[in-house]
Formats: sequence, C-alpha cells, structure tokens
Amino acid sequence: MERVYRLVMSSPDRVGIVARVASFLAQYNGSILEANHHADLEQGWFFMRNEIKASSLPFSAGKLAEMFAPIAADLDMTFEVTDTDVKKRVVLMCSRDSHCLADILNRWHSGDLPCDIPCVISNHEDLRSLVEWHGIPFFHVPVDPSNKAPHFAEVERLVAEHKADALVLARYMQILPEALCSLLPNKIINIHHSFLPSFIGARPYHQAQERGVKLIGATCHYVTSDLDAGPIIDQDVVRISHRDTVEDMVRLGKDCEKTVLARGLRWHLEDRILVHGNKTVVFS
Ligand SMILES: Nc1nc2c(c(=O)[nH]1)N[C@@H](CN(C=O)c1ccc(C(=O)N[C@@H](CCC(=O)O)C(=O)O)cc1)CN2
Repeated sequence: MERVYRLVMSSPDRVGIVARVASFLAQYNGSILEANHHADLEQGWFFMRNEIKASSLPFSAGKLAEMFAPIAADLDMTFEVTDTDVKKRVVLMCSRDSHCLADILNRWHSGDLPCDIPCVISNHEDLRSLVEWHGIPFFHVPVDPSNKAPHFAEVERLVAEHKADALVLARYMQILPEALCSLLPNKIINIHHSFLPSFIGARPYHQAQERGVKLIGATCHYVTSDLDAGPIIDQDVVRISHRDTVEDMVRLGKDCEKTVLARGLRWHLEDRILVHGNKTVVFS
C-alpha cells in the first residue's frame, strides 16, 4: 500500500483555509490523494483532512508537522500529522461476550484492520484461548466489586507498559473511572448495544423489551466519564417486533454491534474522525 501522510485539521471557519493548505503542500510538490472538508456554519468551525503521498514530499511526517505549524498558528488551527507506516497500538478490553472481540481479532488477523494489538485485557478468563490462538498476550485482571481500584490500577499499568495509542472496549462491562478516561481522550472506543441516547447503562436489551421498541441498535462512541454520553462515531439499527424476546434481541443485535464497532475502529485508525465538543465529523 502507498505510504501516506494524513494531515487532519480543525479551526475557526474563515475564507481561504483550503487555499492556504493546498498552496503550502503544492509549494513542496505534495501530491494530495484525498481531500475532505466541512464547514459547520452553526458552530463557525472548519474541519479538513488531507491524505498526501509521502514520496511526493521532500521531508518526513515529523518535518511536515514542523513546516506546517506556522500556518496552523496563523489560522488558530489544531492539527495532527500521521504516517501510515506507523501503526497505532490498540489494546482490546473484554468481559465474557466474545462476538465483538472475535470479530475484531479476525479482521485484524486477515489484515483488514491496519493496527497492532499488543495485548487483550479482561476481567474474566473466558476468552483467553480465543486471544492466545491469535498469538496475542491475554491479561486476566479480576474485578472485586467492593473495591475496583486495584483492577483499574492494573489496567492503567498494562496500558502504559504496552504503549497503547487507543483502547477498544469490545463488550467490556465495567465503567471506566475518570482517571483512565482522561489518559486517552477521544482514543477509547466503546460499542454500546443500544441506539444511543436510548437505553444507556447496563442491560439495554432488557430496557428495550420493557419499552416495547420496534428498533434496537448499536452505537460506537468515544468513552468519557459521562456514561455512554461520549462523542458518537457510528450507529446502526435492526428492526424487531412484539414476537422478539430479549434473547432474540441479543442474537439480532450481535451482527449490528460487530459491524458498527469495526467501522468505527477502522475510521479511527484511518484518522477520519474529528471531534469538536461532544460531536464528531467523520470523513468516511
Ligand atoms: N467511563 C465510561 N465507562 C464505560 C462506558 C462509558 O461511556 N464511560 N461505556 C460502557 C458502556 N457499557 C456497555 O456498553 C456498560 C455500561 C454500564 C455497565 C455497568 O453498569 N457495569 C457495572 C458492573 C456490571 C458487572 O460487573 O457485570 C458497573 O461497572 O458497576 C457496564 C457496561 C463501558 N464503560
């Protein structure tokens, strides 16, 4: 695959941003392979994402960031430069349900997810064999419901030890403390098994059954200390009827959860998600 640098930007909206960035890249013969931008007129904010052919530039991704910094400063712009040759290190977290974890591991194993998975952390032993079949270290870190602090201290230690760039909660069923959430802002991805903002928290399918809804769904979102209220990355829904039990919903929901999580993770890995406040712009 062609090595690409990704330049992801956001700033107060003004005329001339696209021209300034394009002229800067053209000045150094930068070949733009993909360009996306969006002006949020309500917020007065501008979002932009460029993919640049790495071999067309006479310098590294780090030098590109250094050369672009003065233009960003002039535009009050925040920006990031990433390099497709540098894979993100994604630590997965799970509990007992295997479908989302198995799907992510399979997509990674087949090369469909361009990331490294340095380890998997779980509060249960159930999924060890699945993870170790893929040759990935599995860490069982039990939770004492009366004192969860040791669990999360060990999770933080493992996250640091494995130099995680992102966490994926693949049906991990514990609420992360603020300290852990703030370690990786907008880099902890959760798959919640409801169409948020409906049915936050535990047992959303039971809540759906109780409410008598005709659609269930899944939501991939960034994790914050506000439970299931972080920036939404992707969602989808499945039709159900009065004939469906909670068990039917669990079965019908699994494909939806897997698809939504995989799509959300891929977009994160490709730097396609820009967060502003509690909302996202996704250049899918
Ligand atoms: N800080 C955050 N942590 C988590 C979030 C989040 O948005 N912020 N998302 C979840 C969501 N989730 C599943 O999708 C989830 C929500 C609530 C609970 C829960 O109440 N768990 C209990 C323990 C349950 C058990 O031991 O079986 C609790 O933590 O007290 C679980 C999952 C994931 N975390």
